[in-house]
Amino acid sequence: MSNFKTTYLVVGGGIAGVTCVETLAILHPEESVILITASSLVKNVSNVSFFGKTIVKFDVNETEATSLQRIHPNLTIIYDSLKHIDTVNKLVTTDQGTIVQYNVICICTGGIPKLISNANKCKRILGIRDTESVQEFQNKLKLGRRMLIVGNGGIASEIVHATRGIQKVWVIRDDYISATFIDPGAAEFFQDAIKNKSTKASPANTVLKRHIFTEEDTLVSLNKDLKSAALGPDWYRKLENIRNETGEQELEIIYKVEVVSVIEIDAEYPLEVELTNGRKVHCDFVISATGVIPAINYSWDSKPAIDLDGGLSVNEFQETTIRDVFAAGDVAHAAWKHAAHWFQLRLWTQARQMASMAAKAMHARITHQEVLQDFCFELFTHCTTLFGYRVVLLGKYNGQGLGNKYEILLRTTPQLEYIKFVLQDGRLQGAILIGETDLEEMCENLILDQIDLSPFGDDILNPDIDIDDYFD
Ligand SMILES: Cc1cc2nc3c(=O)[nH]c(=O)nc-3n(C[C@H](O)[C@H](O)[C@H](O)COP(=O)(O)OP(=O)(O)OC[C@H]3O[C@@H](n4cnc5c(N)ncnc54)[C@H](O)[C@@H]3O)c2cc1C
Ligand SMILES: NC(=O)C1=CN([C@@H]2O[C@H](COP(=O)(O)OP(=O)(O)OC[C@H]3O[C@@H](n4cnc5c(N)ncnc54)[C@H](OP(=O)(O)O)[C@@H]3O)[C@@H](O)[C@H]2O)C=CC1
Repeated sequence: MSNFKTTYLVVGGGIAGVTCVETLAILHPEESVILITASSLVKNVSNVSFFGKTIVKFDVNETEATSLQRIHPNLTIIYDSLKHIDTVNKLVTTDQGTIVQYNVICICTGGIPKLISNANKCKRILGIRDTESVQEFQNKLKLGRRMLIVGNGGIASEIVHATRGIQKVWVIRDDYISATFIDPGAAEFFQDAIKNKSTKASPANTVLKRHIFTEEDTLVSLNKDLKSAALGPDWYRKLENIRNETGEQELEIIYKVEVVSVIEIDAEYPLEVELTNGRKVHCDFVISATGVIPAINYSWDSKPAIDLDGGLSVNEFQETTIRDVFAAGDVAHAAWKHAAHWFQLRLWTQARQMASMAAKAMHARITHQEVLQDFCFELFTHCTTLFGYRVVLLGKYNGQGLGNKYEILLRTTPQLEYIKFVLQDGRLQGAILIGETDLEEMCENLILDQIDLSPFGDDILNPDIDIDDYFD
């Protein structure tokens, strides 16, 4: 058993933990930092590109934890797991009995996959979180003939897009795909693109539409108005079976259902999955891509407030309800009053932003300075790739929290771009930008500055007008 004493203690070697250490290296290199990480490999960020003040895209890599010692001269790394936190005496104990005394601590223990129920009874139900789980998935893919994918968020969408040579049954409880990130119109855009990979898009196909929400409207009925999008009550049926021409892969999407049970059977396919519509699907294995649970796998002398989502509630400075205990990344629940265009989604970007904020606040506590919340929490931004397209999500991109009183302006060119503006009182509240639209910086400014766009009418998305000129 060994004892350590440190000013700053960071737990977890994911993006949040590493960002916290990196930020402390800049702010307070002369002070001691200890990082407790269970793995010798940690996550870091490279190729950071800014598309605006708050819109950032970067790659995430794995690197040796020891490489962090090059950037922080006073960093000690303990390869172990946090077991207990004594917040009164400011001590933590690890699995192997090491005791660390700290002045301030940042907990960055991330999350674990939230699997469908009964998953613990069956080895053929997998969650995807880390390198090991991906390897297990790869092994299953090599031999599998049919898999069932449950969930409609980032992981399910990526798996459906990326896997080849295996039959896929995608079970979702919504009536359109990828609902965590997009709306029904964008879902149709992606499905058209999947179906018509070989057909070239022509600008003549561009459709521009404005829809004004009324109290009676819903998102699905909105799409009845769209010519190119052609969304109606039955819009998805024609896409329920998508086959590629070589027949090596088959995708079936089953909408508006959940899994009732998964049983192992002695038959050609070893799993029988029963769905809420009564259908039984036979497959080799199930991927449960059904979200994340914050990882709080240690005990406390007195527990801080924990939100209903299982995360440690933190204020705008990332401090939990216990003084000097901070938290960032997937383990944290953003419990402060959010800015009008920001909300929490468990993403790399937010893990990085929260951890950087935590480091600033911890440094301010130690040096008795004031700290302000970082500007990045003014606007939700997410840059990602879905079905091979660049996707930028800004602000209230799906009208989140806007009730029914908002308008949607859409411009879509099949297989090329899908642009959706969410407007309230003539002001931009959010946007979905799919494809190489080059509009992200302008949209960021329009949301942050809340410029009245009503004088521009639908021209704001007219492809023949360079809208950037309006705002020069
Ligand atoms: C398959 C997949 C794809 C994703 N793709 C994207 C994407 O394209 N874009 C995006 O923005 N986000 C993506 N995400 C989400 C993103 O990965 C997370 O939001 C982010 O990594 C969270 O970082 P974190 O540091 O909070 O947690 P983690 O990365 O989970 O790191 C937590 C660390 O803490 C360690 N730990 C846990 N308990 C203890 C303990 N008791 N003691 C010591 N160490 C402990 C863990 O071992 C781990 O190393 C993806 C997630 C998954 C699973
Ligand atoms: N490109 C990107 O940005 C990516 C981001 N990620 C991130 O990684 C994390 C994990 O991804 P993922 O697992 O896809 O999580 P997400 O939170 O993105 O999506 C979970 C999905 O599963 C659904 N779901 C939850 N419980 C059930 C259930 N019992 N039965 C059926 N469906 C269910 C949810 O539906 P409902 O919404 O109705 O609850 C939702 O559609 C997330 O934080 C995600 O943001 C992952 C991959 C790519």
